Amino acid sequence: MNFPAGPLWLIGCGNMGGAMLRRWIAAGLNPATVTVITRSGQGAPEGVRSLTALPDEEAPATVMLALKPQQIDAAQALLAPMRGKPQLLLSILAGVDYAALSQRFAADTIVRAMPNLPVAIGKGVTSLYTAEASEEAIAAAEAFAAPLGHYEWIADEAHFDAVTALAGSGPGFVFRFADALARAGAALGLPGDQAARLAIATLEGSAIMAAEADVSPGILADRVASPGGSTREGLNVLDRDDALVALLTATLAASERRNAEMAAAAR
Ligand SMILES: NC(=O)C1=CN([C@@H]2O[C@H](COP(=O)(O)OP(=O)(O)OC[C@H]3O[C@@H](n4cnc5c(N)ncnc54)[C@H](O)[C@@H]3O)[C@@H](O)[C@H]2O)C=CC1
Ligand SMILES: O=C(O)[C@@H]1CCC=N1
Repeated sequence: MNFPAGPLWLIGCGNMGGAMLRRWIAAGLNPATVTVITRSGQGAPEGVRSLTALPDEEAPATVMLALKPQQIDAAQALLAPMRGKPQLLLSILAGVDYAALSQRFAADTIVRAMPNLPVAIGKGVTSLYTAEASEEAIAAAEAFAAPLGHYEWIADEAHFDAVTALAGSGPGFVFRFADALARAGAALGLPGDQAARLAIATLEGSAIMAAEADVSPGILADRVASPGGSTREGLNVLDRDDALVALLTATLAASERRNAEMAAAAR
């Protein structure tokens, strides 16, 4: 899939915008077609034009908002003098909803995108939402999403905050789990560095296996647990009163709530 023709402007280029842009360039996007506009003038990959103010030029084909949701007013002020409007405006701002975006920004099509950090290695998850878009705009959004890894359209925007909690924030929770697994191993007496290596390699193999399996992770877990064996004893701890499910439900609910708060603040 080719990238859409025409320039791409990124407003903000920190952890997430930078990860996406680096992946796009690795996948063949010509850096000479990209302009990054940040407050600091820092963080743009090599070969990309880096500015701290809007250039006095016609609107590009694509604009991506990649600054913090709390900086939406600054983004609006920055883009207000833009001549014309982009064909596609992508926003990765957590929480900020389609209505708030369309009130603030002019574009032929606006698409909310919620990536996650593994987009940096082409193994990310990107959820997409738009209220109305031509086939051409959908294809353009998908052309940006495809090199980042798995992507899917979310039919109902009401689910977007939950999707953001599960997949957008998800790597943060998984990294924390990896760390906890390693610390638990160390608590049993393993050297810390060895426990960390074993934990990450175990997560890597298990995630790849789950992704390729034709059965659910629940069934795979049962396959690890020999009857009367040691895995079952461990699973009994996680399963008692649905402890792990309850913990993750509370985790996602807290994230989802924060997304809703950020959405309200941006309205
Ligand atoms: N970090 C993550 O894993 C994910 C982040 N997001 C979303 O991505 C967005 C950015 O998050 P991060 O990259 O983590 O933040 P960050 O703090 O690393 O990057 C923010 C960027 O915005 C720039 N910026 C700040 N004020 C500006 C202004 N007035 N004009 C132009 N540029 C300005 C900064 O220079 C920086 O390049 C947020 O809206 C967040 O919700 C979405 C999914 C995952
Ligand atoms: O923490 C945040 O607000 C963003 C949303 C998804 C991941 N990071």
